[in-house]
Amino acid sequence: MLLRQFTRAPNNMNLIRRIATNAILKNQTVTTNIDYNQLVLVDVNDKNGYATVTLNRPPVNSFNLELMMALSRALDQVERNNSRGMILTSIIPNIFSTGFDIRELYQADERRLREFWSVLQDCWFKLYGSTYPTAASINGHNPAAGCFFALCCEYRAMVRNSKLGISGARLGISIPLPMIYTMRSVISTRQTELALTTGTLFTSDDALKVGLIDDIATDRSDAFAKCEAFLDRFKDIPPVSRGYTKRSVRQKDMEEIAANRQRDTDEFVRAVLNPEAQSSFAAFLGK
Ligand SMILES: CCCCC/C=C\C/C=C\C/C=C/C(=O)SCCNC(=O)CCNC(=O)[C@H](O)C(C)(C)COP(=O)(O)OP(=O)(O)OC[C@H]1O[C@@H](n2cnc3c(N)ncnc32)[C@H](O)[C@@H]1OP(=O)(O)O
Repeated sequence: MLLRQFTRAPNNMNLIRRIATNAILKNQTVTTNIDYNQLVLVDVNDKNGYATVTLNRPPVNSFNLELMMALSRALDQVERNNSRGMILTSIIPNIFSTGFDIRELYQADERRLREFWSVLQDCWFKLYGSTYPTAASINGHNPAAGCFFALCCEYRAMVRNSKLGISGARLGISIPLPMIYTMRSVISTRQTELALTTGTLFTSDDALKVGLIDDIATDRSDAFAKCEAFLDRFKDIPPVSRGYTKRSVRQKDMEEIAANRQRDTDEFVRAVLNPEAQSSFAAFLGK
């Protein structure tokens, strides 16, 4: 079934990307012409009830507003379907995601930037606060925002020779609260502080050592199988009480972010529009 979904990978991706890119160049919001179902694929395995949520924005799954919105909708779908568990992964062979699409940040329109961050916060609430079991099958490099979404999950398997981490510090960027809380929920406060203030990108071995990932996989299908095996651990656990306990463990972080949404958004916008950050984006894009 999963295979079917992969072979159904969109032929109209180029068109979607062209519409999005043209509109971004013209500084317009392009949310109406996008086929969100193609940017993030949701497939449910009838046998075990697990949903696979696959990021599908070649060439590198960088997050623009449309991909973020598609992820948000996909998470709604998983919730609505009462899935027994969810595996987050990517369609690209050696890349999970390269984080935010720098074209979304360079010379950004403030209104669109605020919407972008607001949808990211929505995704965080939906994923971090989900009651169903979650796992990330990290099939390749995963710097920055993709790492953040993987850390929202309860389990991570990553293929060898990939890198993972949040490297904002290297670009002179202070890391937003949702990212700090999420990393701190996986590794110690001490290790979170070290990782984020040094902007470390961890090799798979180092990520395993520090606890950012739970297993190293030989390839993408091994990573996926390991995620399924993790979700299987909850097969005989009553889902409602399990979900309630998970929510209780994460409740305090969620309340704090909910109380500070506006401030968090203002800080993000300030960080992105900062001239130093804009110079880094320009350099990245060869402007
Ligand atoms: C940056 C701070 C934002 C400020 C926000 C404030 C607070 C938030 C703080 C932190 C949260 C997270 C922030 C982010 O997510 S920022 C994005 C950071 N990401 C990166 O720095 C990754 C950059 N990419 C890579 O290192 C490599 O692409 C890779 C992952 C190692 C893969 O290498 P590979 O050789 O396989 O591919 P290419 O590098 O050739 O890439 C192919 C193609 O894609 C373009 N591209 C890659 N990444 C991005 C991107 N993030 N945005 C836009 N475009 C991207 C790349 O330029 C190539 O394009 P080309 O036209 O040359 O084919």
